[in-house]
Amino acid sequence: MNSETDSRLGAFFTRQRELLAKERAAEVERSSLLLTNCGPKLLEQKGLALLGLGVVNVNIGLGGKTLVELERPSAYHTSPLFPPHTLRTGDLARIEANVAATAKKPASKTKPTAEKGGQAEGVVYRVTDTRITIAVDGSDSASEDLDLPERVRVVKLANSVTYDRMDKTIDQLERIVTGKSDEKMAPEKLRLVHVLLAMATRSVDTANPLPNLTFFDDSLNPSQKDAVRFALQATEVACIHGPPGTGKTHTLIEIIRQLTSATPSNPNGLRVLVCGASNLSVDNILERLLALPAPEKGTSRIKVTRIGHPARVMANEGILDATLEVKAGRSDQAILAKDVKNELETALSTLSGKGKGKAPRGAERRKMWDEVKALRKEYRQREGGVVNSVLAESQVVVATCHSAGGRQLRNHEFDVVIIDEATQAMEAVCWVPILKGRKLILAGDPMQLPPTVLSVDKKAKKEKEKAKAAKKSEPKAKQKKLTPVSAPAPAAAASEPDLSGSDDGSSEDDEDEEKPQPTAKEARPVKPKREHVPLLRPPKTLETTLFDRLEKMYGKSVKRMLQIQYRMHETICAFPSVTLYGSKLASAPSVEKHLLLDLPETHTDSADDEKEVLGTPVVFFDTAGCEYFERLEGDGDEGSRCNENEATVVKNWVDKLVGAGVLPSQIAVISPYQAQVTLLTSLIRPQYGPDLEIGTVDGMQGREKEAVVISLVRSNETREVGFLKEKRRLNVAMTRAKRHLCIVGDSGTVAYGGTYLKKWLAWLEANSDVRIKGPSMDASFFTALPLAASAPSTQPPSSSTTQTQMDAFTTIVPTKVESDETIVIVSEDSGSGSSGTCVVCKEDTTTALPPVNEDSGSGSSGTCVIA
Ligand SMILES: Nc1ncnc2c1ncn2[C@@H]1O[C@H](COP(=O)(O)OP(=O)(O)OP(=O)(O)O)[C@@H](O)[C@H]1O
Repeated sequence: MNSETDSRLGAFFTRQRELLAKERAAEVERSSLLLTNCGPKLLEQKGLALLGLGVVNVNIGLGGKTLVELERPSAYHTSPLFPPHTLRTGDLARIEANVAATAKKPASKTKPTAEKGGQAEGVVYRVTDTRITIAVDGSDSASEDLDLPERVRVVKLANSVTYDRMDKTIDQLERIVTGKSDEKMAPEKLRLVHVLLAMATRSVDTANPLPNLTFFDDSLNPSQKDAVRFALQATEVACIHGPPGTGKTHTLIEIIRQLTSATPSNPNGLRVLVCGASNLSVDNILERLLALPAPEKGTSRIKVTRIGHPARVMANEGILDATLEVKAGRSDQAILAKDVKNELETALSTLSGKGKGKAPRGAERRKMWDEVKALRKEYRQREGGVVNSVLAESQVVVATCHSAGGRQLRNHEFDVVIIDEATQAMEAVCWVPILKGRKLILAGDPMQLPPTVLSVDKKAKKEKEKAKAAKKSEPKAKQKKLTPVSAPAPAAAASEPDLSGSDDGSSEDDEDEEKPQPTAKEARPVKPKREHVPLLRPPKTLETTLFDRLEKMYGKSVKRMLQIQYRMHETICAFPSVTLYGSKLASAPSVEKHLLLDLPETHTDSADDEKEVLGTPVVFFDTAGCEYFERLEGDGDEGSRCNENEATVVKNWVDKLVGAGVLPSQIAVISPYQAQVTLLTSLIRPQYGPDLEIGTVDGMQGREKEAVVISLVRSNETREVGFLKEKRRLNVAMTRAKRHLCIVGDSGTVAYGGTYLKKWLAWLEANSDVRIKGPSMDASFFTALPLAASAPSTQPPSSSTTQTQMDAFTTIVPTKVESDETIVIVSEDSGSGSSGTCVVCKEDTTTALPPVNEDSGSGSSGTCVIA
């Protein structure tokens, strides 16, 4: 290793550690702030606690863990259903007495001790709508004595276990690359590490394009087949870029089938570790693997084992049979351990007061705990052998990146590691499984949300924004001077791959959207092609994923993009395709024209409804001028925002959709703001129940629905849009809908939120059915009136997203009309009232306006206040 490589590696590891430490501190701070400052009721409202629970069962799980099952007893609750909460499998949680605490009661920061009793810490093991199971590690003496009171609550805690594992992995990685590791690594494993850290270049593997590859699933489209070939022939690493609905999972399943099938040189096929950022992502793959058709004679089903507990057992009971726990329980050797397990469970039930008779106290209790300890040790020993033999037989092991670092996989190695949703996982956690493999396949979409990072350096961000603004305002000549035409590029930059022609845009947010293209004169002279040397750069934030880093390091050659999407109507797909996927995202013929009216359940009473409700792929309810102002929930800038009036519009549209036969289960309502989600839930859930999903944009990533209604929330006089402007969040929001996308928002605020939002609104104005409303109108409806048409121009809107449209958007409000004046917008179209041109006439605010008749067939009119 030369000294430059040394120092780059050093800087990389130091930065990773710094960022992880900051993130850990931010998570602990947030969690202890909440726990200290919020009463239990508020914690429950924030989704961080479940109150008034009772223990229904105590069992023994894998690793001798005590599984405490909790429910809402009917004595305290009218419904057994939990309220909305954020407790998920793998989260750290505390079970504590459900005493009526005062709001500011400080929470204990230290671990509960056996002496304290009444509480225990553990990991959320399983959650359903009515039951939560916490796995308490019996080896942790602090959580050992389950002397729980009758009424308890579960509180989510800061998860330090994840950070411990990431820190350890970074340490291990550093030892490996600096030759200080005791572990003897196979050369291919070491090579993979070197390639990922730019200590060696990727092997050129395009020489063998696998022309004769026979696909298990021949219905794969050409870009999927290309990605499969690409991943199979890569020697060290391959990235698969899957924009929304493009069959990323479909493609990964084919890759897994190819990898695990027998070849003359490998009669057992390869061993694959399939990981994902979340339990949901890995369960999705597991479910698809289990659903594969029975293989042909002479071949057997892929042997798959899931480590950890699936997040969605309800959807597919078969998933449970694939878990290590169930498999280990069924094996012959497991029978030996079963007696010990039964004995353990009986003792624990007695101790927790769930068994026969009263729970023992004092010396008797201590004696019984000693017995439990001994039994647990014996159980673990017997079980260890069973687990190893189940895993050794498995061709595919499925786990989250984090759980791949657990005790069960300690001595297991794999030929290939696949990480799905790699663009949602921090780089450090990806290294947990990577260190177990010889080859890596990453799948994800850098244009969707990155991993959630709490510790975003606000100061640095502000400085960056300032610098950008200053740069923008600099005279052009000065900017040119900084990058002289004839100056030789610095060595590092010269060796970087050219990403300017990237097929998918930049993964940076927003402001760098519209980079001016250099003119022919300004363009740099063509450089002679040099051999590309990848450089390792320390990440700026934890949002920089391994996928992003590899793309920057190796350019387009490290990835293949899937190009046909099977989800969205072509109108819904158009904007993201053009702006984020280099216009390469095409719609499959099966979905390009599909609309709600094609669903068998839908029906309408009138032709107008058919067109306006079921026959429109994109609707935009523009509340500009309505003074539907947002409200800040909580303290200071950190609070979440909601918008009551906007929520009413959303509810009205949902009513309209359901009235037209769309099933609640086919609809999702999403908003970037948690406070709005809570508000919408209180408004919509009582009528439609949990089938109609209401959630944050972040929570909907990876999901799809026939109809999606987005509430943008932001509406204020200062035109602030906050994190709404992040284009990856917007991309996720606008790509969840299959047949119908409805946006409710205030263009008067939102259109000023950065380039990407501006473009989107201009696009909506030109391509969607825009509905606007005036204060004198019935709040349940907006007039169907294209906003573009409200401009004095009589030109029909064009379909491309251009500056002209943005200009048209800004002329929607005629500049001569003064603030607070009322105008009447009258559609001159004699048809449905939704597609004609219109005139704008200034009117006296005191003049009474005739009621609006939407079904008059003579067009529609309404009033609006100019903000
Ligand atoms: N080649 C294909 N032919 C027909 N349908 C396909 C094909 N590939 C994928 N699909 C369909 O497209 C839909 C999306 O596929 P899949 O869930 O694999 O996509 P994804 O990229 O993993 O989705 P997400 O955007 O949620 O990550 C599924 O209904 C799948 O059946």
